[in-house]
Amino acid sequence: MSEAAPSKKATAPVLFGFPSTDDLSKSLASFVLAAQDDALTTKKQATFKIAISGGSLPKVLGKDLIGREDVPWDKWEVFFADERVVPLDHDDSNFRLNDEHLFSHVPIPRQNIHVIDTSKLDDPEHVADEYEKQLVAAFVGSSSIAFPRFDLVLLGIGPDGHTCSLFPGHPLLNEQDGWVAWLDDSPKPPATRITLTYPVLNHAHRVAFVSTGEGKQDVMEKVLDHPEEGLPSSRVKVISPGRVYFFSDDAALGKVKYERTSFDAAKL
Ligand SMILES: O=C1O[C@H](COP(=O)(O)O)[C@@H](O)[C@H](O)[C@H]1O
Repeated sequence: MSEAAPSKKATAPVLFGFPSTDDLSKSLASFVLAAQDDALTTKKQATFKIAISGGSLPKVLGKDLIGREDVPWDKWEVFFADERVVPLDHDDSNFRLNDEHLFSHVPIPRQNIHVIDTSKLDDPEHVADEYEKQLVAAFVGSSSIAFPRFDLVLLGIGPDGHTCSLFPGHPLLNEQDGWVAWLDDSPKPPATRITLTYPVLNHAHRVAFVSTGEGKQDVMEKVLDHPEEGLPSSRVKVISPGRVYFFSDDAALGKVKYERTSFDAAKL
């Protein structure tokens, strides 16, 4: 995975389709490790900075990463693409989901997991500010740009087209300046959430959406074949040479006409 200097253009997304979720998980693990190698070996960064989502993603992600002995887990630095403002041990917590499916199985140092501290349940603005401070501390010195550049952001796609906690028609879709935003009117419970903003997503080196199952057929068709509808997931346009990738199974792609690319880890 090599890159030239950033320009303001976005390149067309790459769609990888897989016969099953198991196949998808294997290739997703290879993709994540290629991004990790790019950061640590090619760019010689001290850490691999990855932001991850909740929902259905952690299970698919953890499946083929857990148990790998060739991963320098101590060099992973993990952030959250979004979080629900609930206690971290709550069933709805994105931290909890990732802990269950990944963190508790691999030796990522605890201080390298940038948990969004949700203890001030009634003050999402404070929660968002504190998370933004964590991002500033982690990214200062790594670049002179106005936004952090994650090596990889892993996102889900809700049936309504939302991604992170960016929902259709919500004013946060227009946020241009902040790194982290909060909302207390999410149409999907829980109502109070913290999310990365579009400019942060769009400055990443790469963003990969993961979407599986028949229940996602309609939304995948809209997102990939009708981006002009402007669903939140279609609005992620990573600045070139960064790129957007979609990892989906055949079940989710049942109605999609967008051209698929065959997955080849060696060519990433
Ligand atoms: O609420 C959320 O939903 C999205 C999509 O979840 P999925 O279960 O349909 O994959 C998820 O990516 C996000 O992190 C979460 O907060």
